[in-house]
Amino acid sequence: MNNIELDPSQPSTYLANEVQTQLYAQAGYLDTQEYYHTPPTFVRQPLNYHLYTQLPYLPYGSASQSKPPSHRFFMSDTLREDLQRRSEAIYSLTPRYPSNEKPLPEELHVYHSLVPLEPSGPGSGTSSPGGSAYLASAGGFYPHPSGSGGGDGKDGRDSREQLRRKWFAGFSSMVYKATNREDGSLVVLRRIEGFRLMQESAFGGIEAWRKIKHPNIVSLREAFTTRAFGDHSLVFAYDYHPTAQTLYNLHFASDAHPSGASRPPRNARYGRGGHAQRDSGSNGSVQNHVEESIMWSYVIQIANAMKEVHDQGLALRSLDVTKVLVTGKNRVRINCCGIFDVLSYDPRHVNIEALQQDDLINFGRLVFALCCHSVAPVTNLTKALEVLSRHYSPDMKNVALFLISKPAPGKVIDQLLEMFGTRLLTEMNALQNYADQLEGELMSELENGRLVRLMSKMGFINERPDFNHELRWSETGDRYIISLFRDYVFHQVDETQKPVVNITHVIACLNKLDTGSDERIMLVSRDEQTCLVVSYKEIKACIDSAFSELARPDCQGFCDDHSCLRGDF
Ligand SMILES: Nc1ncnc2c1ncn2[C@@H]1O[C@H](COP(=O)(O)OP(=O)(O)OP(=O)(O)O)[C@@H](O)[C@H]1O
Repeated sequence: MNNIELDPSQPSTYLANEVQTQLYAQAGYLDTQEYYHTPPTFVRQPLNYHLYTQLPYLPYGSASQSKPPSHRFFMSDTLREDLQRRSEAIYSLTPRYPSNEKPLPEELHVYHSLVPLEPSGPGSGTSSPGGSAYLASAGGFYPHPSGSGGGDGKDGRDSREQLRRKWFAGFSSMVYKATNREDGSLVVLRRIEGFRLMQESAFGGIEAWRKIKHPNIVSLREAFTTRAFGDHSLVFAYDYHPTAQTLYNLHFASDAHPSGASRPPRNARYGRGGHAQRDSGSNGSVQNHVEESIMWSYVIQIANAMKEVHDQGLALRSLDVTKVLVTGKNRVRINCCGIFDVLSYDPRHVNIEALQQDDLINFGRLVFALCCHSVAPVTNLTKALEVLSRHYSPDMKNVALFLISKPAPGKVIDQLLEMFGTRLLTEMNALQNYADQLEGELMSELENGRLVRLMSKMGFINERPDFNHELRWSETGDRYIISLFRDYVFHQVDETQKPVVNITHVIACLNKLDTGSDERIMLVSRDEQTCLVVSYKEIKACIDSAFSELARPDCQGFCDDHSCLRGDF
């Protein structure tokens, strides 16, 4: 090393690279002639000598590797956008809707920071009394008593108000996001306004619902009464699923839900296509319908949830396009479970078999609604089946017919599961493919947490104004090497003095640092008066020693679990 002379007229990086190249050339790694012909700003080494993921070599520009190598360290843009939207929803404290409500209580039971998830005020909630609009009929299926509608896709939006009326036995409801003060978790609080609980025993069923943990059911956490809103309200706390939308919002609302919630674009975001297709019906009108593969996914997931609930001796009682939430890739979760058990509590007249039969019929209505793109109740079965058959297979038609058929002793959820046959395998394949896809995305981010820790350590050390009464602590001793290394990683310039902004270089350097590679690099000071040749292993030791000097006295909250004291920060 000593025989290499420094030329002060050359930029430091160039010198560093020149020296480094000579070192590599001496070690037989490089063809120096070729190197001098087109000098790169630094030499990349393959990362195959450490324990972390070795990515397959794919030449940049080939069909299978159309992104620059650094992109392989990050998840895809679509997934990132989706997760960022969720993160934004989690942290947002600003209501998305103008509210004409009185100020919300600052604290409610163990919850605080209430944010409405839907607009408030007349006409926006479930205010009109009227109870359930769906009544039993003596016929072969359950028509709607109003006699209107035929599932032909024309009157879906008009019927939205009718649909609202039946909800929560005529009581208005409001939905808020809130934070649990005890564990910081987010919940959705559904407030049933103006409901006076007459018997405490009405809460008896809540415990059974709390025990149900199912991937297709929004978990109920607790229920309580409150006067914090200035009335008698009943509140149900559920798990919060950021950016969740109802099936209604997703498939029926045009640009906005009647309640004001906006809808994301319908086009394909994931492998199996979007949520709905648009095409021209035979009469030339534009119709929306959910893709058959997505319909099967919905049907199978809802049936799965219903099986769990019925097996526990409960009934959903709330199955409807406005009470099924969709998150991520066609994942559905049944919402509002347990509410009717409290609202319509009557221990003398509870007939769980009848309620479970109602669940199946409500399921049938939901299938017709989605397939025919109409929330209008099915009053003309022939017409509805005709619309359904236009877009869906006979199997889907059979499922819809089975569900909407009148109650019978053999009509149980297990029978529906048998009808699915190999469709279950298709759903399983889709789930496993999606899991593979997500694992692949996760792999690309695997190293990033580790590198952030490393950069945090360097950030704690570099440029620290003073420490332990030492005014130039960060520029002296071992810390000087760390600051030179920081320049080597982040502040290199090329031979024309242009900044080298190459994240692949940063990642390669940090990986070598993290593993303590024996590879040696030349560090040159900014005034080019000092030149040090050190190995990554030595730099790593400097960082560890400087960081433990900072962290050990009392930890000072650099880490949550004192892992910095254990040296694994
Ligand atoms: N558990 C939850 N997690 C996240 N968001 C939720 C949750 N429950 C409801 N939401 C959001 O709150 C909004 C309002 O929910 P709600 O069940 O009242 O739907 P709605 O379509 O407005 O029905 P309704 O006509 O009965 O008011 C939904 O559109 C959904 O975006």
